[in-house]
Formats: sequence, C-alpha cells, structure tokens
Amino acid sequence: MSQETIHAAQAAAGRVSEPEQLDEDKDQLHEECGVFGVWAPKRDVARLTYFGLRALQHRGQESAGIAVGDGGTVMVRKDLGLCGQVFSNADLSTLTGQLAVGHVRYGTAGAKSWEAAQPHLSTINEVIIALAHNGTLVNTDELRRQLIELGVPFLSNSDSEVATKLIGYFTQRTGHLREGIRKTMELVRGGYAMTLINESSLYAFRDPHGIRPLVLGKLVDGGLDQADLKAAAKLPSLEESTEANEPVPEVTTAGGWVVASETCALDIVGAEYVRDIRPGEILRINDEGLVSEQGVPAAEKPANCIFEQVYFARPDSIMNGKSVYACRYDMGRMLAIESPVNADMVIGVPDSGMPPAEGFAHESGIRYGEGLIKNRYVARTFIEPTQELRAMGVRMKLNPLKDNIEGKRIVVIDDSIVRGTTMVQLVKMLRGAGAKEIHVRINSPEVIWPCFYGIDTDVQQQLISANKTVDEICEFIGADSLAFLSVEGLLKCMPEGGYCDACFTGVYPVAIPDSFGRDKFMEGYKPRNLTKPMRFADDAIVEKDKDKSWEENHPEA
Ligand SMILES: O=P(O)(O)OC[C@H]1O[C@H](OP(=O)(O)OP(=O)(O)O)[C@H](O)[C@@H]1O
Ligand SMILES: NC(=O)CC[C@H](N)C(=O)O
Ligand code: SF4
Ligand SMILES: [Mg+2]
Repeated sequence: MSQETIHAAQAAAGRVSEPEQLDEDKDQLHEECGVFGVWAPKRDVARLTYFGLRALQHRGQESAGIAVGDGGTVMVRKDLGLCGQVFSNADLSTLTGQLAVGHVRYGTAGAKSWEAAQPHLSTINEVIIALAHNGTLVNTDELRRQLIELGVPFLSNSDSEVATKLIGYFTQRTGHLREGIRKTMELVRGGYAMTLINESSLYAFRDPHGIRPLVLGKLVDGGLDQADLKAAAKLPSLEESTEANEPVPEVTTAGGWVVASETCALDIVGAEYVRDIRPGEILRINDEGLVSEQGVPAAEKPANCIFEQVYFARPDSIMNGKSVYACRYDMGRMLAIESPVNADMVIGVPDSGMPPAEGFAHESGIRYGEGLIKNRYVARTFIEPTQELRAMGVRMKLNPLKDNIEGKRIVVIDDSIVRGTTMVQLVKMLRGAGAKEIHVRINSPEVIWPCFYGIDTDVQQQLISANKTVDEICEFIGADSLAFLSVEGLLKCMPEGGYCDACFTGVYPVAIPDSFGRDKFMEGYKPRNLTKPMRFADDAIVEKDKDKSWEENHPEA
C-alpha cells in the first residue's frame, strides 16, 4: 500500500468497502496498541505526537499514524511500520494544527493492512473525526452490519473502525460529538482506551471497567506555574464521583494537555501527570478548557489489565501510583519466596524479565548477573509467519554470555510463558553455553485463558499452559525445574486497585458474546460468563438514534 497522506474530505469520497481479508498469521501472539493525544495550539502538535508515539513504540510495531486538526479540517498520515519509518521530517512539517492524536498498532481485529492502521477517519457530511483505539471490542460484527445497511462505508474489518463510524454516524445525527461518543459507548463492549479529534477538540474516553490504561498530563515548559497548579487542582479528582451525564466545566486554556496510554509518553514530551482517565469517563479539551463527563456508568469494580504490569508497559511508567519497575521487582521477590532454589546466579530474560530477576536475586541472596545479551536492533516481538522463523527470531534477539554461564547453576527469570517459543530456545542456548543446571522461574501465573480485550491470544489452543501441566512444560522446554508465581502472590505486588486477571483465572470482567467466543476455547474449558446473552436487536443503532436524553439534559450545548 502506498505511503500517502489523506485529506479527510478526499477519503470521504466514496471508498466503499470490500473489507480486507482477515489476518493470515492469526496464530501469532500480538501485543497491544499505544494511543496518544495532544491539545496545544501554540506547539508543534505533530512532533509532540511523534515523540509520544516513539515512547509507546513497545506497544505496537505493525503500523503508526498521526491525525492533526487545524481548526478547519483533519489530516491523517498512517502506514505500516515503526514510527521512524512512517514519518519523515517533511511529513511532520506538513501536519500542522492545534491538536492531534496518534497510534501505534498491533492488530487484534482486522488485517495487518494500511486500511486497518490507525487513526481511523470518519467523514459523514461535515462531521470529520479521527480515532485511535487501544483494546478490542467484542461485539462489532452486528453493529458493522447495521451501519453498512444505513449506507456507512467501511475500509477494513477492524473493530476500531466500527467505533469510529458509529461515533461519526451519531454525531452527524445529533449534532453533538460528545453525544456521538456517549451513544457509541453505550453500544460497544470490550476493552477500550480511545483518543479522538475533530478539527478543534480532543476527546479521551475509556471503557467502564478501565481495562486498558489512559492517563492525562499537563504540558508545561519548565514546570507547573501557579496558574497551572490552581487549574490542575480544580480538576475532578479520582475519588470525586460525577453524576452520570453531568458536565464539569473547566478552568484553563493555558499551556496544553496530553493524553497517553502510559506515563512514559508524558515524560518524553515534558508533560506532568495529572490523573488517570476514569472508567466510563469522556474528557473533552478545546479552547473552552477541559470538560469531564461520565459517558457511561463505571462498572462496580475496575478491571485494569494486570498484564500491563507483568509485560506490556514500560518499566518507567507509573500505573496506579506505583512504577511498573517496582511492581516487577516485587514480583521477583515474591517468586523467590514462593519457589526458592539453590543456584549460583540469577539472570533475567531481556527486556521484561530483568527487573524481576533483580528482585529474585535480592530476596534469595543469589548473585545477579548478566547471562543473555539482547540485540538492540531486534524488536520486542516477532512478526514472522511461521513457527520456524519465530524460533530463529528468538536466536537473533538473544545470545548467551558464555563466560558468565559456563559451569553454573542458573536461575532464569522471565515475565511470562505464553506459547513457549522463547523459553524452549533459551534453555537450549543456555545448555549450549555450558550451564550446569537451569531453573526457570516465571513472575506471573500460567496463562491458561485467552484474552479478548486487547491482545491477540484469543485462541486457547495456542497457549502452552492450557495444553500441558507445569511438569510437562518443564520437560518440553528442557529445564531442571520450573515454577510460576501464584495469582495471590502477583496480586500482593500490585498497587491498590481492581484488576482483570482473566488470562490467569478465566474470570472475564466483560461477557464474551457466544458468536465471538465460539471455537476460541478448548474442550473442557468454559469461562463463567461466556454464555451470558449479549445480542443487540437488529436495529440497535436506529434505536439509539431516537434517544434524545442527552439534548434534554444539555440544553446549553
Ligand atoms: O512464550 P512466548 O510465546 O515466547 O511468549 C513469552 C515471551 O514473549 C515476551 O517477550 P518479548 O520478546 O515479546 O518482549 P520483551 O523483550 O519485552 O521481553 C515475554 O516477555 C516472554 O519473554
Ligand atoms: N492491540 C490493540 O489495542 C488493537 C486495537 C484494535 N482492536 C485493532 O485491531 O486495531
Ligand atoms: S485477559 Fe489478561 S491480558 Fe487480557 S485484559 Fe485481562 S489481564 Fe489483560
Ligand atoms: Mg520477553
């Protein structure tokens, strides 16, 4: 697909869809996505977004995109590849405006194609929006069908495009973008952290369980000044509950605002963390200031993805008030308490196995050392289509440090075993380097259940722990011993909050529709709420269209 910048209005001109083919390498473990948004009229918003996306690159390496609003329209540039490959300096110079959203993608729904790359655009009449989504929506098939019947065009099979088009559709019908977002939030189910722009306003919103992370930051030069501090203090705090649909008018237009999947993206653009976007909340930022509204009621208990702290997030990000590094370190300590072993040296598997390895060494008193050298030019996961190539990918990425390994009893710490590809190769390499004993310790519980909320482990058959016992896995990878952290142990390392741990426990916070979950589970496994009925009426969209409650509650809007 050619690298091109689309002007929204041109894109509107009828590329009605034959949605593209589904992903061929569906058995591949994919990761996450990263989203970013900035409202800063006096700043270079495209470059700020580019830097933000560079900080979030570990969340998605398949495609990257930036959409900019300039007061009159919305421009998007997106393509397959890493941020550095997609954007040249000249590209960024042409993306001028006051606000922007950006996205780095690992697809969970829809093909690995230009069309499914984000931000997605919706252009219906004069309503132009661009949306970036991290997460997976589990009920978009029916909604897509209904939109197509209403004449809304689609370019891809992506769940995120359905959300974009729903928002565009309802916005055009009601004349209010916040209402378009709210009606869409009422219809879609699953995990979502979304950033969205039209030509002049930035929006950020999150699913009712807060499954995927999203933080708000204040852009400042050289620290918060008194006015900014006063403004930030007036923002609704996490504890304060706002009545549903009650807008909280805000305060300041000074400086600028940033929203991002992780705090590491705030750091890189010089933004101060303000707070998390609340589950079910819609934030709007424009030249009138910042407005917060509870789009849909928050779930009784949050269900933040616990795998963020285990693997996805960068160690220098802060989640629920604790650094991801400190969480992983504590997981390593807990693992040493739960599954001790006699050994000469503890090593970590780069990257995400390093902090827990330090924690394990600290707690056990066994010396910490470097045993695996990572080729810094190989990305964090592998997109090769075959198992053979994936295995070569591990070899290319990691090489044992023979000097340190030879003749020693080694404890190897990694954050997770998902399909087992990495660990089989690693144990082989370490034996080849002369390790006397290899004891594998994993600082998360066994991944037994597929995820449907933002990573691509939605087929249980792929998961080694769903197919083998711990002893069988130990034999399969060729280790002398193997142990996983317990669910209770993991929870003890987490900061206070409510967590989704469905991939370890099978307790899914959001019901999975039959049509979506069918064929994804192995014989004998049945999550508690798989069969909970979750089908919308054939005219769910038209029904929502008739709802005038928002206009009645917001006569001033
Ligand atoms: O059992 P598997 O299917 O091999 O998956 C598990 C491995 O994949 C991840 O590493 P990855 O290389 O993606 O990223 P990292 O460099 O951040 O550890 C994770 O940290 C494990 O090492
Ligand atoms: N990993 C993600 O968050 C993916 C977002 C979205 N479901 C897509 O496939 O593009
Ligand atoms: S199932 Fe696992 S990976 Fe998916 S959202 Fe829940 S904790 Fe995260
Ligand atoms: Mg790893």
